[in-house]
Amino acid sequence: MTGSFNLIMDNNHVVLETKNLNVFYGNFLAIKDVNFQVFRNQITAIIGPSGCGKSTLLRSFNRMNELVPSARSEGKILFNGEDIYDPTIDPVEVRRKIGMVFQKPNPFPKSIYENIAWGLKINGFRGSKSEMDDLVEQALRGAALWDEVKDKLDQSGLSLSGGQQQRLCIARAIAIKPEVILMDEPASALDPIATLKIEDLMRELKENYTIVIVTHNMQEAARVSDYTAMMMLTGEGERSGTVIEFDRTNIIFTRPKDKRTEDYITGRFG
Ligand SMILES: Nc1ncnc2c1ncn2[C@@H]1O[C@H](COP(=O)(O)OP(=O)(O)OP(=O)(O)O)[C@@H](O)[C@H]1O
Repeated sequence: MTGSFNLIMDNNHVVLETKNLNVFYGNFLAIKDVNFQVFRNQITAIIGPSGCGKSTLLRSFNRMNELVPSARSEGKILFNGEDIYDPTIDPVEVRRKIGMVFQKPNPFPKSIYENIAWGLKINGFRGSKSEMDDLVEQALRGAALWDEVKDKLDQSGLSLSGGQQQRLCIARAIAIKPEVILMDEPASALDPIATLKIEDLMRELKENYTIVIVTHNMQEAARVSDYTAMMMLTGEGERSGTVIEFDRTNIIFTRPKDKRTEDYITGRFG
């Protein structure tokens, strides 16, 4: 069964919603008939075994997938009720409102300051140097990095530790004030302490942003997310993935409805 979830949801505002979403790479149907929702100011985790399409789904939310030449999608993705694949919608604008943080921290080979300022400039910032200084500080504070870097803003972003680099990438993402931040395994390259810092930061960020995170780490999904979408291949011998269950995280982790979800989170499955 593929999923359509009539969640009687908590009066939360739906920010993103997929309707019968299929994504292909060439002729290969990577994700099939995905229906689920992302709620405002909540953290939604996407979990599931390797290759079931978690990153494909995540990258669909801000049209990053179409940068892959063979990728094509069917169905709808609504962002605040508007179809992001409508021909009148500018993908650059979608990516401004729905930012992304990747698995491996990828600061630009520029100063810490410029890592933030650059995104603001290409997004049309025309203010003074002191206004820019304020925005850079705000973004670094927002990513819980300011105190660690305020005395070395002109040093290269690449001189920071892995965890700091990832927070710099989060600062870069929030500087342009997106509504949603997509995170593809943001802590998987980090040690446990840096991971906990990123998780604390996510809890702070959800006051102002909506977060969707792909993670392989069940404990992380359980600790940090409010909702969880469980993805799986659709069946025996099938290579297409779909969301098989979507619910509040505490329900997914304590009383999932689908046996496959239970098997996966208890480690009985891949
Ligand atoms: N650029 C691409 N071209 C062709 N096939 C792709 C491409 N990217 C992903 N796929 C295929 O689509 C399917 C889903 O991949 P995806 O990376 O979305 O899964 P995932 O659940 O995020 O995996 P993992 O947990 O291993 O990162 C896989 O079968 C993968 O081989």
